[in-house]
Amino acid sequence: MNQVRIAIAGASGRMGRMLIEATLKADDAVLVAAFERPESTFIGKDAGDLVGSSCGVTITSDVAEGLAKADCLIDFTRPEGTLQHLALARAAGCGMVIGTTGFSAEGKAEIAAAARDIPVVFAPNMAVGVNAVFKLLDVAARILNEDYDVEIIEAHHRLKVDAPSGTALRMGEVVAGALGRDLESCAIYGREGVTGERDGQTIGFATVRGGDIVGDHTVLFAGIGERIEITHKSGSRMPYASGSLRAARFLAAHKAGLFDMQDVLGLK
Ligand SMILES: NC(=O)C1=CN([C@@H]2O[C@H](COP(=O)(O)OP(=O)(O)OC[C@H]3O[C@@H](n4cnc5c(N)ncnc54)[C@H](OP(=O)(O)O)[C@@H]3O)[C@@H](O)[C@H]2O)C=CC1
Ligand SMILES: O=C(O)C1=N[C@H](C(=O)O)C[C@H](O)C1
Repeated sequence: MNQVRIAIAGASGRMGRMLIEATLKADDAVLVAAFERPESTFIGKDAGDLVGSSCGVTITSDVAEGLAKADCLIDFTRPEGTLQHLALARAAGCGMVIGTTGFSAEGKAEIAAAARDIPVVFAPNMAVGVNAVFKLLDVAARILNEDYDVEIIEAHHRLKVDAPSGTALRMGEVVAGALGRDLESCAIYGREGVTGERDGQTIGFATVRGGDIVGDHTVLFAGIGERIEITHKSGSRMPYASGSLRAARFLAAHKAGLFDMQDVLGLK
């Protein structure tokens, strides 16, 4: 069996550790490199020690050298880090799975440009369940159409730095697309003061941050006399890591191109 050679950026982060654990457990993937910033206290440590089982891969900040050994870089860091890694992956001809959220339009354009040369899976949520929900939302929005007000509510842990979550924004894009609207012009990000009555064409977002909530998302379709709520709740980060490995295996069959988890799961 050909094992996919995996490099992981942000190795000591919440997702980095989960990805190390998932990779070390997988039969068809092998961890070949793990990256942190030069100033990180984890540089020089064994990546496996982060999850309680040494594996002989030393955490380094030399991304270019590490990528020379890898088929795929899995990156869950911050937009600025991901874009630096993307340039190095492009130079090395290494595929990339990008889970980082919070990109500007320019950042997304850089990812699309790099994907002309290398294969990239870029998705705000790698969990199979969430990707099933994206499909359910498309169906629900088409059936309910214009008669229901759409509100998207998300909750995450206190350490999350971007809002709304990438997943909530994608949910908004799916619903807006199904209703023939443009999310950029119909989104309302929070309300305060005398807001006036609700405009039926808008899609509202509400963000909750607290404690160790892994990630909850609800899309509420509020009509007259009834409400439909479609909810996904994450109890662990492992589904994000397993989905990322699935994406890495998918990329092994592609030379270049920009994909998301709907492509990986065959849902398009
Ligand atoms: N698509 C999906 O399925 C999911 C996406 N995410 C997204 O993944 C990202 C990471 O989440 P999470 O693991 O919780 O975050 P953490 O803060 O726990 O980890 C981030 C890691 O990236 C490193 N890092 C931060 N900035 C840079 C940089 N500029 N260059 C290189 N490395 C950097 C951090 O190092 P240091 O400690 O030195 O700062 C840390 O190791 C977020 O954008 C989050 O929204 C999260 C879960 C699922
Ligand atoms: O930061 C997180 O934790 C998560 N981020 C992603 C997002 O912004 O949608 C995915 C998941 O919700 C966890």
